[in-house]
Amino acid sequence: MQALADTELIITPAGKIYHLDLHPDELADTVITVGDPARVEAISKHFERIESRTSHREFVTHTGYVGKKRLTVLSTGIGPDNIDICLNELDALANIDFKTRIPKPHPRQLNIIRLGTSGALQQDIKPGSLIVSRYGLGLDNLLHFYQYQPNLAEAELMDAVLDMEKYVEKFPVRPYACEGSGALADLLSAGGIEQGITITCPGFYAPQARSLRTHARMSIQTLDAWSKLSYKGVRLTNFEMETSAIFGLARLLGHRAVSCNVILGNRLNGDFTDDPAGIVERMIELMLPRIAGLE
Ligand SMILES: O=P(O)(O)O[C@H]1O[C@H](CO)[C@@H](O)[C@H]1O
Ligand SMILES: O=c1cc[nH]c(=O)[nH]1
Repeated sequence: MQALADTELIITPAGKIYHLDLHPDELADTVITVGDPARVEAISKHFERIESRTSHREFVTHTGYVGKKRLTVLSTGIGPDNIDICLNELDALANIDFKTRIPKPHPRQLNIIRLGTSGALQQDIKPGSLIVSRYGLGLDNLLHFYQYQPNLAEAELMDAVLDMEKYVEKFPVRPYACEGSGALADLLSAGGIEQGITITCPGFYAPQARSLRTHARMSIQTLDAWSKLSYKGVRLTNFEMETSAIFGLARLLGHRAVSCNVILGNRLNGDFTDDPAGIVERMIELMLPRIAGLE
């Protein structure tokens, strides 16, 4: 196999991957991703020992230990375009030899676990609730640039979308469906946390039906109509800005991925939490032991 060109795989003079500014040794097999760089510290403050701390642009990374479990926490910043960078660079750190610039013969499988925030798309989902995404429905365009073969569940979910669109307003762009890891979803949702379908949006305002001084094409009524979507008993639950891109790229690269989001606000009834920091902290305290217990 030919070595990857200098413009294809960009390694800094210090031997680190270009955007994340990490050396391959600084990556654990289990990676928690968050949007907000400040959330990295909110998670790593629970570590017993921190091995490395790196910060470059919006990408803050801490690697350390909870018990015997080595974990990396990485902030991706906001949006699916950043996920393109983060997932490709995490995989390069794990699976490309930086000296020869050739992919290693036996790829390492990472667990990629997003702990994020989100808006609810069902009347009964209250701020402070946790949702574990079983599927991502991407309204962004990222996966359209990759050669991606949908699996059976993804194809059937897209059929459910087409069926729903016979009766309600169509999605403004053709979505793509990506399945997360069922095993990781079951682990994180233990104790009755709902598994759902999560829409990933390419923006926070009009793509999530918000109009400040512009006019979004979609309204709250549109979101309400879409909330009828379900697949095999899993209903549309929430939206945010990273999950489907993480699921799609993780599957293409042979990694396992899951996404758990705490609900900040309910977009259908207008409820918003009065304690955003507190509910994020509660998600971290509940999820970190489950992640640290991962085989
Ligand atoms: O809180 P994080 O993880 O950033 O997640 C959500 O918050 C951001 C928007 O405010 C988007 O990144 C969205 O996905
Ligand atoms: O409504 C919300 C809340 C958090 N993050 C989002 O993307 N949307």
